[in-house]
This record gives sequence, C-alpha cells and structure tokens, in this order.
Amino acid sequence: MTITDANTAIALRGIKLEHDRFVLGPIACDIPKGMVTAIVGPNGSGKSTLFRALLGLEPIKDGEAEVLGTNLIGVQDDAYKSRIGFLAENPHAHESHFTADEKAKFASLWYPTWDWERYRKLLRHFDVDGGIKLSKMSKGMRRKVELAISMAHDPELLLLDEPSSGLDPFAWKTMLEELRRYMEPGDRTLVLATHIMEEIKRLADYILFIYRGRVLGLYEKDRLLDDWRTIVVQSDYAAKGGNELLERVPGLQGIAEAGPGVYRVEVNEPEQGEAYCRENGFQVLAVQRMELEDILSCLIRKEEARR
Ligand SMILES: Nc1ncnc2c1ncn2[C@@H]1O[C@H](COP(=O)(O)OP(=O)(O)OP(=O)(O)O)[C@@H](O)[C@H]1O
Repeated sequence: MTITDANTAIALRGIKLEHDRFVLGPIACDIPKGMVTAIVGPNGSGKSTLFRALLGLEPIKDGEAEVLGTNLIGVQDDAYKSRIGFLAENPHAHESHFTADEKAKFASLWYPTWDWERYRKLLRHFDVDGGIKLSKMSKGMRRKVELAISMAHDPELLLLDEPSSGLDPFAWKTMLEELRRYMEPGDRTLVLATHIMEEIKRLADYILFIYRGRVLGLYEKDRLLDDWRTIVVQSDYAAKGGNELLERVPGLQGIAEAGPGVYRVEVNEPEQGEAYCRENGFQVLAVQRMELEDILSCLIRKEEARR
C-alpha cells in the first residue's frame, strides 16, 4: 500500500533510527514534489543522517517511509536510487586517486539516464577540468565536480548535503543558476541541507526545520517570512503586571524584554497581534520582519521549553 500521493516526493510517517548516542525521529512529514525544500537545523541535528536514511544507507527502525513511491521499510528494491542524485557532505577519500572523468565513468554505469553532454556542460559552466585527479583539486573544485556528477543523469530527486561548502561567490552563483535550471521542467524535486540563509531565501519553496533529530516544522518559505514578525512594544504599566497581557497576544511565539518597559514580542499572526497590542494600551514602536535564523532560534527555544 502506498502512502505517497502524486504531489509528494518523500513521505515519512513516524520514522525512527538510532546511533550510539543519537536518535533521529520520530519524524513525520511530506516533502512536496516539484519544489525546493531546504532542511535547516543546527550542527548535529540529523540532516545528513536523514539523507542517508532516504538512500537506504541507514536502517530505519520504526514508522513508514516512501521515496519516489518506493517503500523503504523491509523492501530491498534499490531501483529508486538510480532516480536520485546525491551529493554527500564530505567527499569519499577512497575516490581521491580518480580523475573527475573517471569518477563520472563509474557513475555513468550506475545511472541509466546518465548524459555525458550534460556532465560536460556542467563542468564547463563550473569551469573545471575533468582530467584532473580529485586529490589534486581544491575543495571548491572538487565540490563542483561532485555537484556535476550528482546532476548529470537529470535525477527526479536531487538530495544535496551542504552543496555550497567550499564554493567561492562566483561558483555559488553558478550553482544557483544550475539548480534553478534543473527545477525548470517543473517535475523535479530538490532537497538541500544548508546553513546559508541567503541560499534558502533565493532557492527554497519550503523549509524543514530540524533540531536534535526531531522536526520542528515544515513551512512554506514566503508565508513564513510574511507571517513571522517582531512587534516592539512599550508598556507604561509593565510594573503593574501589564506585560502579563502580552502572554495572550494572538500567535505568540516568544517575548523578550528589550529595555525598561520595552518588549520584543515574536508572533506569527502579525495583524491580529499588533491590533491586540494597541487595543490593550501598548504603544507599538515597530513591527519588524523576522530573519530565518531568528525564527529558528524561536522554534528551538519553544522546543527546549517543551522538553
Ligand atoms: N555513523 C555514526 N555513528 C554514530 N553517530 C553518528 C554517526 N553519524 C552521525 N552520528 C551522530 O548523529 C548526529 C547527527 O549527525 P548529522 O551528521 O546527521 O547532523 P547534521 O545535522 O548533518 O550536522 P551538520 O550540520 O554538522 O552537518 C550527531 O550527533 C552525530 O555525532
């Protein structure tokens, strides 16, 4: 029985896996098809582990998981992997004595849809010579090669683990162009783990926040950036308990004191929140959009308080 519908590339229902001291999950989410989803979370939150689980490289203990319609639990059907492009966080040391083209040759045997012309075009665009040994390349050059190889078979699903790591600003721009081109047909799905907020802003349609192995939420990016605001209010009667009123602001996500009688109130229902503050006698000094890193910090604080 399938749990994925036509609009879903990856469906996870309460999956769980364990390392010595790290538990990933339970994770439940649907990653939409034809979209770019950025996985965002602090170091060690489980982003790479999740990628490996999606590729069948980590045994999933509980729950249900489907990738491109293939059930990952208890089935040894690896065919779906050739429809995926994967860029690991770190290069494999044992491949270092190959040239880029030799590594590509191995990859071409594995992927039936491999396209040499596409591979060469990508290398040209990234300005890398495929005849050079990977061990002789700079970190950024090698990253470009690995990116080109992950995309050369025009996969249905592209999983990129910190793709821009080591890239200079020009190569980064080229990468964004190539990833946008990859998404153009409309039926491709890109999932990338990244710490680069600018990359998320420019590329992502959805953001999956993860923390300590758990999903904090899957959000539509534009909506998230529109909805989450900081309302800076002044309360002349804070000393008389007026700030308790702030605990009931609609869509409240967090409150911080910013000075005597001044509060920064984080909300995800900005109009209602602002109206409430005014109606209750607070002076609204400013309403500011929140940056993604501030939204993540707020979600983490809430998760920590819940634990
Ligand atoms: N093979 C392994 N054996 C034991 N523990 C592991 C293994 N791989 C990862 N871990 C642990 O799993 C946790 C999650 O690691 P993971 O690499 O998935 O995080 P991440 O979110 O990708 O981090 P980063 O942003 O630093 O790349 C960490 O605590 C890590 O130490």
